[in-house]
Amino acid sequence: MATLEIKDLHVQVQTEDGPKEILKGVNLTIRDGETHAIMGPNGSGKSTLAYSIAGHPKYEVTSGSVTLDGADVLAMTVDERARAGLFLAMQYPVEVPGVSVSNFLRTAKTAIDGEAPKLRTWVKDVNTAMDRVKMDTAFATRNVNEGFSGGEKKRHEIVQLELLDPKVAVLDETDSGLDIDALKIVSEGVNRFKENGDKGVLLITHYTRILRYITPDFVHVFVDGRMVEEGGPELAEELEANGYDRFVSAAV
Ligand SMILES: Nc1ncnc2c1ncn2[C@@H]1O[C@H](COP(=O)(O)OP(=O)(O)OP(=O)(O)O)[C@@H](O)[C@H]1O
Repeated sequence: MATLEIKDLHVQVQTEDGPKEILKGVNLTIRDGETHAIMGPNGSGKSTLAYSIAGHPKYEVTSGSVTLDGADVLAMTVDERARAGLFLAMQYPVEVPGVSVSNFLRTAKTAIDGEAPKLRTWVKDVNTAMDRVKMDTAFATRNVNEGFSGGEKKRHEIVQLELLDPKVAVLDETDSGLDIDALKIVSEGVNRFKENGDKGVLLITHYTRILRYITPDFVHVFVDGRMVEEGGPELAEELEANGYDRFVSAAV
């Protein structure tokens, strides 16, 4: 069971001209089994929300709260957030030179579980997870994301999701740059994660395409640092047809 609750979250970043507020009072509750999609114009603060939940030091929370099953997420270090069950698939997964995929996954799993996974089952689990997203197992010996294509990076995120098995997954534009087959493969990975009905998913996306494979329970429109509308999957179709105009003009 997992409930992620975000209340009146305000976040700023430091710029050359001083602090700039990006999140201006975000409210969102994700209960177990729920998938929430966030859609919004470029620069509205969607990735900032994802990074703030994950604890990126660049984003300074000035007020509001984030709790996971009642525990204060904002008081936790990045590691503690991961151990508590939060997972972030980044819009731009970073390269980690000198660290192989296999070492990275094992280290992450060990850190999250508090003990090293049993070697024999672990190798099998990694191979199965890679196989499911049609990633050649040769990737296990390559350095994390180094020279990976955009789509390979996103598949690798899904491998991590499957192996680390968090309570709540925040997926920031996991669909961007995916070809048609890869989009299906990645969506199937997310749906497998959701399968038992006890996981929360926050899906940040620009396109309704992925929402045809991963059905959201709620769609939120995000404009200028806050949620301005909430609806069901039909809201995504409306956005696709009409764009953000009516929300943007209402927000200014
Ligand atoms: N260090 C910084 N200095 C100035 N502005 C910043 C800084 N970091 C973030 N921003 C601004 O914060 C805003 C929100 O950025 P964010 O990446 O969260 O938007 P987004 O909704 O995810 O956009 P996209 O859909 O294009 O990915 C942008 O206008 C961005 O330029």
